Amino acid sequence: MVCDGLVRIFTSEGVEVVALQGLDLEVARGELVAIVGASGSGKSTLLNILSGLDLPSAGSARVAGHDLLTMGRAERLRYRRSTVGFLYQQATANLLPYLSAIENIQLPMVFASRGHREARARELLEVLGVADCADRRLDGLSGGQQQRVALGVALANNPVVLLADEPTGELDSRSSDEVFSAIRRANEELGTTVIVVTHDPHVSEQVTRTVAIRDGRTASEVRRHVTRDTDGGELVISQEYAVLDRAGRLQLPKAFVASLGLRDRVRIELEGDHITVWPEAPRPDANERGDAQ
Ligand SMILES: Nc1ncnc2c1ncn2[C@@H]1O[C@H](COP(=O)(O)OP(=O)(O)OP(=O)(O)O)[C@@H](O)[C@H]1O
Repeated sequence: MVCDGLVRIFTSEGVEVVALQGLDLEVARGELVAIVGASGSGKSTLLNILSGLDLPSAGSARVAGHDLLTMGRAERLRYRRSTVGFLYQQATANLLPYLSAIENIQLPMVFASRGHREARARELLEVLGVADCADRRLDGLSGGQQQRVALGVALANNPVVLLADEPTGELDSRSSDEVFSAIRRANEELGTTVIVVTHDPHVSEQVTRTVAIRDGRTASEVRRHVTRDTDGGELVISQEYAVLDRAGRLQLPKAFVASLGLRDRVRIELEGDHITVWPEAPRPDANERGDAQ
């Protein structure tokens, strides 16, 4: 999945709102990525575009071989039915209350004319840890179980990409863990690429890559990997990266800017294998003070 210079401008009552202003994002097949960002930073706008519901004003977006800007109606319908799955904050958005869990999961397969529906639905319920809920309707399920069945609905047609918008936003921490574990299993066992928008630190701390969006652009990324410490214990290494766009623009993390009181213009210098950044008026002792790099 590649987004390049994605722009989305909304016009409401004559006022233009730039929700995305040149957003670049690449997600490899099989990756699980969390997207974080303040309210209004453009996360839902991005997911709506990726789900094929909304069209960007400029830029390009390709998902699993589909060009989201140029695809016609028939391709868009196929894309929305089979290439992407969507999980909402409210499980009920994916579920019909008068159908059982297993019937709900079979429904998207009916629309896509797929065979072996019951076997596939049972397999999904198993992977998502809710096999015992197969014959229960919505009102017989807990919030976490409802969301896992909703995940089964999103995965029914074996999408390449799962898009999840705050999937644990309405759940207590135990249910939130269960739902996120089910999302991880879908990623690991079914190979589904997952893009999950979240405010939940429980979720963003468990993924190997978290992308932060600020003012409609990807601003920074945190990558995590697990290694062993000298006693053989597990050690999570987390490293923050700023995103460099194709024009060479870099957004410094807010905390770095505030900590050094950077504004308007900074002094930069190439130092062999790294670049140093100083506040505009260099202090005589700047070199000894742990400058931002
Ligand atoms: N249909 C619309 N018409 C006008 N403005 C819109 C529309 N949709 C989004 N916006 C504006 O675009 C900006 C980005 O909104 P978006 O919903 O993508 O942010 P978000 O990061 O998902 O926020 P939240 O975390 O609150 O859901 C906001 O300023 C919002 O007001």
